[in-house]
Amino acid sequence: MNYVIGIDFGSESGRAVLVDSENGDIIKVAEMTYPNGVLTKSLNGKPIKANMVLQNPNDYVEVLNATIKTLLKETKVDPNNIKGMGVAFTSCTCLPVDQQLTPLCNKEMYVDQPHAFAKLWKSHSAEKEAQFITEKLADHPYLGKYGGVISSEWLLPKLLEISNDTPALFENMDYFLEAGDWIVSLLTGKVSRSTCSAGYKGTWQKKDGYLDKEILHSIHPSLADVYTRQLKGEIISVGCSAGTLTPYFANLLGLSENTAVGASIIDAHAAVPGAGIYKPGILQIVMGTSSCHLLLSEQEITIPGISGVVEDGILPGLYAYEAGQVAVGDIFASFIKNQVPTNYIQESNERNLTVFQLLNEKAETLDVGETGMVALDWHNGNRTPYVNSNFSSVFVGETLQTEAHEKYRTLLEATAFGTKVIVDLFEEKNIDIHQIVVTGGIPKKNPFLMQIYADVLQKEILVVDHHQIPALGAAILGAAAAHDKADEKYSLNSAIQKIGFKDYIQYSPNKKHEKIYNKLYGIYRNLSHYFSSNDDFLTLHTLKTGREMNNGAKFMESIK
Ligand SMILES: Nc1ncnc2c1ncn2[C@@H]1O[C@H](COP(=O)(O)OP(=O)(O)O)[C@@H](O)[C@H]1O
Ligand SMILES: O=C(CO)[C@@H](O)[C@@H](O)COP(=O)(O)O
Repeated sequence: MNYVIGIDFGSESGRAVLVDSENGDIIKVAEMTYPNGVLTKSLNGKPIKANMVLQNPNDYVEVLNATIKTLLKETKVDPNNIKGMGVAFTSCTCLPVDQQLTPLCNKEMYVDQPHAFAKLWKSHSAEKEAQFITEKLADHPYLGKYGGVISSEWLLPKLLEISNDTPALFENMDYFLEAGDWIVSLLTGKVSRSTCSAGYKGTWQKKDGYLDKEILHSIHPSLADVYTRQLKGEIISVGCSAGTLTPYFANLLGLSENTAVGASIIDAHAAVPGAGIYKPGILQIVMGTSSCHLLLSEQEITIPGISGVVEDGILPGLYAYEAGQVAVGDIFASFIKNQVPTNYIQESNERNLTVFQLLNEKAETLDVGETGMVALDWHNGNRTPYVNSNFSSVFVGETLQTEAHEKYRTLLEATAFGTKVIVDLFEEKNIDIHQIVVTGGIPKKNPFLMQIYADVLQKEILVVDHHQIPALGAAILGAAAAHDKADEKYSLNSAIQKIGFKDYIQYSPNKKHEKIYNKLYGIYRNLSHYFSSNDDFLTLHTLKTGREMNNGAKFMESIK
């Protein structure tokens, strides 16, 4: 029997899966929380910059080592039968390293220097740099490929921030790497970057490569040579082999030196192969605290507010789009925490139900439209299409008789309408979406919500009934890497069909609800148009938070 390993590095923990490469059975899962956790306030007792989120990169190697050892110990499989491994990582999580790939934070002189550590994807301390780069790229064709905004989460702003804050460290690093690429480079002993991480987070495009030297120089002279210095490294397509294990790592992990290592992939994107998707036209939604939407297509078009469109970004030979809703589960959690009255909490306790279960039970008794309400799902701003973190929510239709479960249902519907906006953006540009596959923490927990999505979108929804889909996606890349070049006929597509998850729970659209949901969606769109262009409304949020309108918003205003 042959096996592959997939490792999924999340924000707080990492997990490895051992998978039968013949049929995709997940034989064993091993998980571990990062020992040093997520550092948001201080490093070694000293405060760090506002909005900076750090991690100790040694934790990633510890998790890699411990989880793989657990897989081997508990299954007793012959390491020689483990043919490949793949790495999925949250992104853009990145770190500076030296020539030997040692993180700079391991050097005596940098143990207290925050910029020498890994910055987690949600580190937003490079906002000033991101806004500056977005302004500089205002007329550049790449900006449209990234929805009009370069995010503070991405590689260039994070690198420019280091150049601005600690020029000596900027000069001292040999590489600035995505953590997923770092792990793959360590494992194989050669520096590589994947088309996925470089494409979505490093402003790399297959046809024209990186941003050119002149534009980089105009952003900051220190950046002019970054792609031959700090950001150098061979770009390898997702689905290809980055090499085999070095003797050191084979020995450390207890694996064979012949184990192939696939090019890395971003965790959300790994859910596409993990969920068995290899064809265009199937929208994958990873639904949790927020939603990430991924779609394969043969065409490249410009869509406002998308996080990126990248050729070979998820599968070789296809364009892959990423779009997003900044809050989904977060909206429900905040409603339950702040707005559900005590009699609901009491009832849920007495009946041994979660508050979600009680609210669902009550909300399900209502007919479509019976709440008499529509809301905007903008509690944490809007990503696609407006890219504006200053937007906030609106409820219309509330009366003296409105009850909590009616508001809850209205919020569930609002998130479905937010997804419909994204689906419509693609369909209006003739990008086909014939099916929707949902993964992530929410879908299995809330069948009622899934039926609302099917009815609002009037499309079949397939829910993937497993927790480890990104890790399974990574394992698929390991399987494809093991066959890369060895067997011309074995493609990533074959690996997905063989190993990708196949057990779906299906939700079919109820035609009866189409008309009334279209009516409610029309109201949602009208509210969106009105409130996205109403300065007084935006002022409310800026008054409350003291924040200025962000650059993304200014960009979208300028192209209206
Ligand atoms: N039954 C439920 N219905 C809808 N949302 C839920 C339910 N239970 C938990 N959630 C939401 O799921 C979110 C967490 O999703 P999960 O995928 O586990 O996390 P993450 O997005 O951090 O990976 C929380 O925002 C929570 O409010
Ligand atoms: O930014 C992306 C995808 O582009 C993700 O890696 C990021 O949202 C992290 O998600 P998780 O916290 O790993 O669920």
